[in-house]
Amino acid sequence: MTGELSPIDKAKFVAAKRAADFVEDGMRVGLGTGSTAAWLVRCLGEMVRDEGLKIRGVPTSTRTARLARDVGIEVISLDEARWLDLTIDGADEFDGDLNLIKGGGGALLQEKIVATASDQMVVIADIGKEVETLGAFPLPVEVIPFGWQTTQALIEETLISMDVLGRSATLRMNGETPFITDEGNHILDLHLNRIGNPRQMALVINQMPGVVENGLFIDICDTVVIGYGDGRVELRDINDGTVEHDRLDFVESDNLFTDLAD
Ligand SMILES: O=C(CO)[C@H](O)[C@H](O)COP(=O)(O)O
Repeated sequence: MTGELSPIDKAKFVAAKRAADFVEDGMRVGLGTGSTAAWLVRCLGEMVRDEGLKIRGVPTSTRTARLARDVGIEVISLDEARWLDLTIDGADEFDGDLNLIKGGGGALLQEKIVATASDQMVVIADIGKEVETLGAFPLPVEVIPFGWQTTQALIEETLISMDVLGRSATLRMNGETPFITDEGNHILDLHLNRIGNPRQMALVINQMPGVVENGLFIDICDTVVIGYGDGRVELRDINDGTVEHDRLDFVESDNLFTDLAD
């Protein structure tokens, strides 16, 4: 089964597998959304099953909640947890300051609430997600459905006044109909190419009526665990500036690969 995985999937897997080491008995853990976070949930499920790890997970989407329950993780709501020890999640882009673009999977609102309510946020990503400047990945913005076209026009006008490179905001679709988030909202994807000042951009966007939240995560992520297709892993911590290198063995994880293929 291992041979059928692409190098990117292997990179995502090793990042997730290494990040699972951050999870300790008794922790309340925020569980991210997306394909990399799904690997993490599977790894944690294996640790619950085989090692008796006791954790309570707060999922950031209905998809993740379903997977977490399927693999045997106890799921609680954020209001039950109130505060989390750790959140582990994927990202669409990260820069040298560990600022992020998230929301490619449409779960940015819950992801930001959960990460912000955590003592520590660990991002797991394949090396392809690292960028010098954020913005090549379209920036997701969650907007309420009421008057979304007016909100879109307001965002576009503001981007023009800010003189940013790309200026179009497109409604995310799910086939023929607009994509609907877990909170019943829409997503506008902002095609910016380059976000010179992500902190300012995040503040400006969130001030607009109709906008619920944007996918820029500024000063939220503490550590990034970067996976490579050959099993190498690099850990960077923004707080103490440490960089650590590791390598993971694919063979020991054959069960997980088999599970995913099933
Ligand atoms: O922000 C997210 C979902 O809203 C994901 O973490 C992000 O899109 C990365 O996804 P993947 O791990 O599948 O590449």
